[in-house]
Amino acid sequence: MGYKLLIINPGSTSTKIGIFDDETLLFEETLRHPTEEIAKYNLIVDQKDFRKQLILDFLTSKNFDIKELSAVIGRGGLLKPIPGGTYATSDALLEDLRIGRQGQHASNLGGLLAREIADPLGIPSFIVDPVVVDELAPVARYSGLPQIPRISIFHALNQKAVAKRYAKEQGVPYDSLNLIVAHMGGGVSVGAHQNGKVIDVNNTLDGDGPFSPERAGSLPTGGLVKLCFSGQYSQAEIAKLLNGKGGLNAYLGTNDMRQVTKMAFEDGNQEAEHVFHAFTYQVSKEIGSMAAVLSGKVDQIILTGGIAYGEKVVEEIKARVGFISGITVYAGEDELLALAQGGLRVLKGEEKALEY
Ligand SMILES: Nc1ncnc2c1ncn2[C@@H]1O[C@H](COP(=O)(O)OP(=O)(O)O)[C@@H](O)[C@H]1O
Ligand SMILES: CCCC(=O)OP(=O)(O)O
Repeated sequence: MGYKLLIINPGSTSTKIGIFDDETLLFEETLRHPTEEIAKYNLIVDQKDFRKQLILDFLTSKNFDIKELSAVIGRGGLLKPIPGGTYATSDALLEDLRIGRQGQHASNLGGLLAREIADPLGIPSFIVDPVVVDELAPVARYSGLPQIPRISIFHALNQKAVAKRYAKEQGVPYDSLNLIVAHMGGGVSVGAHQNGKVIDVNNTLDGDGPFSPERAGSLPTGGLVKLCFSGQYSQAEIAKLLNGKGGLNAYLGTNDMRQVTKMAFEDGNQEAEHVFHAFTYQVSKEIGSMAAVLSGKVDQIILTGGIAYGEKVVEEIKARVGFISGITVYAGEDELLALAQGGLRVLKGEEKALEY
């Protein structure tokens, strides 16, 4: 009999959960949280108890007895910068998730929920490849202002998972390849993977890289400073403009790329068409810059995340960056499986759990 695992992946508007028997998914569910529910809470950590209850109620409704579990694994959040891998949910790690050591994002809840459910059952809990995985080359940390070094916050879990999947499909080790991975979801991250390390990536949460459905991405700094001191916005309002109300939301009032595609190419909305092209232009430009990071030695470009389901998005990006290398599309994400695999590597003794 294999290990029974509860996997928890909290997102800003949903909590995705899965029950695995080793690598076999027994069932999964996306528990959606309406904006009114989420808006009641000031801090991300305040959402922990209601999300926990929803998870437990759902498992009960499936007649799943949590006493069958061998471990609980959650997505890791805004901890201090750390190398990739599977981490035990130590007290120090939980405290940093609780306070949001590098900020507030729903992924902070993954480790907290995992430990709270696992502890009373006397089983271990882990997080895997949190969003703060930091493998940046020293040269990538320079921004141009010593007070503001560049930092690594991105879709580490899915980026690593699809890069390893590509390597496996080629029958070669991940650390023998140079890959560029573009994750296009609520946020967009483009990472340069050199021999198994993400040596450069745009900070997906904090004003760096292409705009995304909800985020503004890199902005002209002069204009941003003027906006901040215009007296029109509080600090919190500016933060919300950049992360939440930015990107597609700001231009078109929707964070749904399917909707934007329809507006642009079926409804004849010219602004939507321009914004659509600007999106694929910016993602392509970021991919091009990562090709320079890898000195042009790129084995493959991988497009992933929900937006990679969009055929027209993929077509436009391919047209711009196809000269660099071959392009593989793994649309969507398989973060639940990636979390399960990270936990299993430790439970089966193939890796040791890292200490935070
Ligand atoms: N078929 C599709 N074509 C274009 N965009 C899509 C398609 N399916 C989903 N998307 C877009 O993917 C985005 C969400 O991506 P996802 O990876 O699920 O995000 P999250 O970061 O919230 O997990 C949304 O903008 C959604 O409209
Ligand atoms: C916090 C970095 C990862 C990220 O942006 O996730 P979402 O796209 O799911 O918000």
